[in-house]
Amino acid sequence: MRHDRDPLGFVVESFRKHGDVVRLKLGAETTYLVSHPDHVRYFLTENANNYSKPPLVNDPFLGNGLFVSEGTYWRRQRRLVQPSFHRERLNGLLSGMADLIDGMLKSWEERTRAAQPLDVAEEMGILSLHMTTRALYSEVPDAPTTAAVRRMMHTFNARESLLARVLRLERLPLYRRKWADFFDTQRLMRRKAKEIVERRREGGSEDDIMAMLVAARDRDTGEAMTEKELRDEFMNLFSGNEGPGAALAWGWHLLSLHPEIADRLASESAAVLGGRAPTLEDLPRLRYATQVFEETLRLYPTAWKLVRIAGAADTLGKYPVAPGTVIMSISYILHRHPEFWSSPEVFDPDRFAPGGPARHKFAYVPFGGGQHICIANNLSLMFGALVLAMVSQRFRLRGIPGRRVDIHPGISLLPRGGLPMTLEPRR
Ligand code: HEM
Repeated sequence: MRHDRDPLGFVVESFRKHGDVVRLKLGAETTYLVSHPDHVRYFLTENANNYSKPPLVNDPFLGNGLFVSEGTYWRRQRRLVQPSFHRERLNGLLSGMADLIDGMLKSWEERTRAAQPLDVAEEMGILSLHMTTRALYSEVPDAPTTAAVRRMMHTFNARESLLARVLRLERLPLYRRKWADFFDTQRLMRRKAKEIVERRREGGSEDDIMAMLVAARDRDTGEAMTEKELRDEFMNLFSGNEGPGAALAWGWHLLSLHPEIADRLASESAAVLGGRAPTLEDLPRLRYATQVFEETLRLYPTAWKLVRIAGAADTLGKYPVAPGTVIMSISYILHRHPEFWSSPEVFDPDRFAPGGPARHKFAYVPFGGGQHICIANNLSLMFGALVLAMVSQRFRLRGIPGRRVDIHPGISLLPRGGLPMTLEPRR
């Protein structure tokens, strides 16, 4: 099954051969692969209520939170959680983020002395995990927990294979140990959610997302979230931890292929930061770093597909949609669509410069669009720019000569087998 072996290659080829709307039969399901931004706008915004996310409600790990819910429940939860991600709130997270990045850079300095390549994808994954937990509940997991969560994320990503899912390979002895570890870590994180919810409900001085969620009240009913709702939202937000790290890994890969862009980024950091840690005032001046991150998310949108299920019968453009049809839009294709991007394969952060070329809003959807747009989009953009700026002040990252970097399209789009790179201090 080509789709199973190489899901990204399969959809890219289907688009190339058949164009903007392709009808696929994947197992028993009819799936429309949709690659025209007008169609994407239609199912994400114009008739969004007819297109719901695939059912995952009450997944043992996620419970019923923002990622998986729909309808009235989702709407209420989104209203309650949204204020924790307002811009003023994010500003308060900046110095914590800068501390974490600085800690990583110090450890890199020691490790570069050993001149060993570093798995930069893993480093970014860990940093991104720590940024997320710190924003969520003001803590950074210890080393064994960090390692367990990273193993869990790797297992999660490997599971995306349709065949593995259909055969439920996790039941086989060979896989059992890996999956036992996976479920242990899920339970560990759910215990953490319980502990944090209980502590925040008792009160305290923490000023994190969980403290805000405990204090949030529904504007219509005045009700607070129940303990279960709080635990579920904790798990849903926690599960977003990989996104920024995966994008940053691709950023370093692209920069290693384009030293002139890496140098321009380093010059901006030197001019704006001059070797010190960033402050809030610096953020708008790290414009090029933001552009590099945005352009990276164009070429490698880590959340690479948007999937919806049609409720009632409908038409999408001129195509009839039966109830239950799966609508799948691949951001990787949209972001490289030759009708909507000039030289789409070229890494060019100036596309995102102020006053840069106009574009179709739904030809660029790294954070999705419409009502379900990523709640952490601004937080991720801020973090991405800070990491790029702070790291490039201190290091140049180089790929390993002759080593190919392939894409692993799991839950996130990741460099297959990690991303070993060497670090060279910048003088
Ligand atoms: C570069 C980093 C990230 C990318 C590219 C990304 C991408 C996305 C995308 C594409 C969606 C929409 C999915 C859909 O419509 O089917 C989404 C939703 C979501 N993301 Fe992110 N995300 C990132 C970081 C994060 C982080 C760090 C968190 C948590 C702190 C997070 C939490 C969420 C949640 C809760 C939703 C569901 C929103 C809703 O349906 O109301 N994301 N994300």
